[in-house]
Amino acid sequence: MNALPMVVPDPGLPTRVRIHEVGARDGLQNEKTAVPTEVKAEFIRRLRAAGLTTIEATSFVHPKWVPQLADAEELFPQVSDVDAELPVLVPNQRGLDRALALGARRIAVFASATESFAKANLNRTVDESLAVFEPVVRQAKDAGAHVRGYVSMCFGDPWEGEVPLPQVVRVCAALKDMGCDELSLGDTIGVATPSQVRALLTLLNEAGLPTAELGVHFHDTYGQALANTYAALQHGVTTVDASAGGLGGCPYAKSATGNLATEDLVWMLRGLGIETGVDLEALTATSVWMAGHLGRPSASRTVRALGPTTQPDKDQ
Ligand SMILES: CC(C)(COP(=O)([O-])OP(=O)([O-])OC[C@H]1O[C@@H](n2cnc3c(N)ncnc32)[C@H](O)[C@@H]1OP(=O)([O-])[O-])[C@@H](O)C(=O)NCCC(=O)NCCSC(=O)C[C@@](C)(O)CC(=O)[O-]
Repeated sequence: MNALPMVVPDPGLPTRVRIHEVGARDGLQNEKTAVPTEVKAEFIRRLRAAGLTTIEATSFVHPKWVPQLADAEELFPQVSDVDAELPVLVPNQRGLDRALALGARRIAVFASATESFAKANLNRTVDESLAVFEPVVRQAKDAGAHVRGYVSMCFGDPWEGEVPLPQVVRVCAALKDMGCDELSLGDTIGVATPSQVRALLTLLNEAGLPTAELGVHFHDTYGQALANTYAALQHGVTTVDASAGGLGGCPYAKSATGNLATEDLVWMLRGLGIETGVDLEALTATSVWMAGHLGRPSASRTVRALGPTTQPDKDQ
């Protein structure tokens, strides 16, 4: 076990960050092999035991579109006793009905800043998908649910290249106007750099979206996820999405690689003296355990540094 980072608080940064853990959803939706439902449930329990309190559980999407999460109906009841917020993704009315029927109380709709990804991911134009979300968000709110609105491709898009920031602001404002409680700004293919992050956050504030309602969701394709997170923290963001072990990607965006690894995030935040409530050793052990089930080592640098050097096996 390596030495822990020296804690040197930065007075310009928040004192606490809420980690929105996406490993069980964003992480596992992209795995080639289907992970058994019981393993997913155990993964969620271990994440909670490691101190995570917001753990995205699954998606109520069309099972043919994301077969890896086709067991949502089986999984959700197995984890609904876990003492954590358990958001689930819903793409439309059918998804919301399925989620509410099982007692889900945190819903996430997912929009795109670009037409190409809206079509690839939701089979709709941007405006058509927003029209689908409007009654979904209203009904979820009427049912007492908390609603998150994801916006994908906030910085770059594999088909359209660099994304004009006003285009992102328009979609964010539409989701906010519908009643979303928080937004998550997705760098789906991991191309953003810190100055772009700062520019988008500033534009969103100018458009009337407060930083307190904005979360960030970085993929680490070009190794920028931590730098981008740091820029967001400097802007006052306190909700950061991350995926245990750096699992992840999007099946409908081929150049999307893994998410920012939760362990790498916790290592940086711990060194900055920022509270997360996460036990890094327990989380690392969880990712090593999951890597054993997936049959390959974790992508997280921190897991590799702190975890066993040999390939994990399933009995760990
Ligand atoms: C939205 C659809 C369904 C449109 O897909 P579609 O084919 O246009 O669906 P439709 O509305 O035409 O309906 C066709 C059939 O599907 C059924 N159906 C319709 N909806 C559902 C549902 N919810 N659950 C179960 N069944 C459903 C519906 O009932 C109907 O059945 P039929 O009448 O023919 O028997 C499809 O495109 C879809 O499921 N897309 C999901 C894609 C996805 O999950 N992508 C990954 C998540 S996004 C992401 O990872 C990015 C993020 C969030 O992490 C942030 C970032 O990094 O940027």
